[in-house]
Amino acid sequence: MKVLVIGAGNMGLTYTSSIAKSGYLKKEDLIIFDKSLELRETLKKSTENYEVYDTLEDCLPIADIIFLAVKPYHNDELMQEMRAMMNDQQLVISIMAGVTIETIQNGLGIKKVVRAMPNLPAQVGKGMTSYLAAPEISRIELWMVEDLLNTTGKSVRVDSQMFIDASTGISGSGPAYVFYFMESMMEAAKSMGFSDNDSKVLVSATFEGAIELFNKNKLSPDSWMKRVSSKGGTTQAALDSLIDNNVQQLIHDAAYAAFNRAVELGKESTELQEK
Ligand SMILES: NC(=O)C1=CN([C@@H]2O[C@H](COP(=O)(O)OP(=O)(O)OC[C@H]3O[C@@H](n4cnc5c(N)ncnc54)[C@H](O)[C@@H]3O)[C@@H](O)[C@H]2O)C=CC1
Ligand SMILES: O=C(O)[C@@H]1CCC=N1
Repeated sequence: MKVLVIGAGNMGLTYTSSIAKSGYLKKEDLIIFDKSLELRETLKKSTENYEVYDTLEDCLPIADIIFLAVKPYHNDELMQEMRAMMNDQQLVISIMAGVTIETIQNGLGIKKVVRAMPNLPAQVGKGMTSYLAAPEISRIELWMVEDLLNTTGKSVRVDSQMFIDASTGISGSGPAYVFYFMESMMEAAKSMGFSDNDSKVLVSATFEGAIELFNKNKLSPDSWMKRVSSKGGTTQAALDSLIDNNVQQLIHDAAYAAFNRAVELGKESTELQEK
């Protein structure tokens, strides 16, 4: 079985590297295509020794499973290039935000499409991926897809594309919200007089410790908050400030903004195809 990754950026390379490390495929069965000549040359020289192809014509017809890892706005042009070379046994896994299974099926003239939404921690094997497969995909094919997705971390199968868009707003874009929170805490630490490095260590260790506690048992975040807080103490002062400023609602709105944007991206790509 040959797996082709189209688009060797952040996510495409993450999959390539995770699949390579997993030993799931023979080296020559994991192949890459990116339209950037510069990137292809860099990849060819890298110590990873990836199988990089210069043209779609050379790699697409020999691929059994194809990852689409380009930006949603590059998808239409890419699918037009791919369409004539596709056969109906090929299985496509798209990780593009918003772009629907139907858009890909229509664009490529095939039925076997999986839509997945991973996230960036996949780079360190701690990814969270939601996915949905078209009904034309067999159980055995689904197992292979799950194996490939799980090389980057955990996955959850959802039963409608709405949940792929929704998980884009939670886990797909979510790492950026966490980084935003970290940056805000680091800024506060620096304004209190800590050095850049100390600010980083204070914040990073706090996140790491809190996550480890949270994963330790079934206690809710609220229960953990209560364990940190003393009545009339410092944590309560901070939590009161967060509550007064409605930060929970702001985070809720941010997640919905990403969810809604995913839905919009899907509509934009369908409209582009219909033109
Ligand atoms: N970055 C993230 O955290 C996440 C990204 N995604 C999705 O993954 C997809 C890729 O995102 P990134 O890896 O961040 O983008 P990126 O910009 O790092 O990589 C995209 C790559 O696609 C290549 N490309 C563009 N058009 C092409 C074509 N016609 N043929 C071959 N290669 C082409 C570009 O040269 C580039 O190397 C997006 O659709 C995004 O929605 C999904 C979950 C998380
Ligand atoms: O920002 C984006 O559109 C992509 C999808 C999820 C994370 N990054």
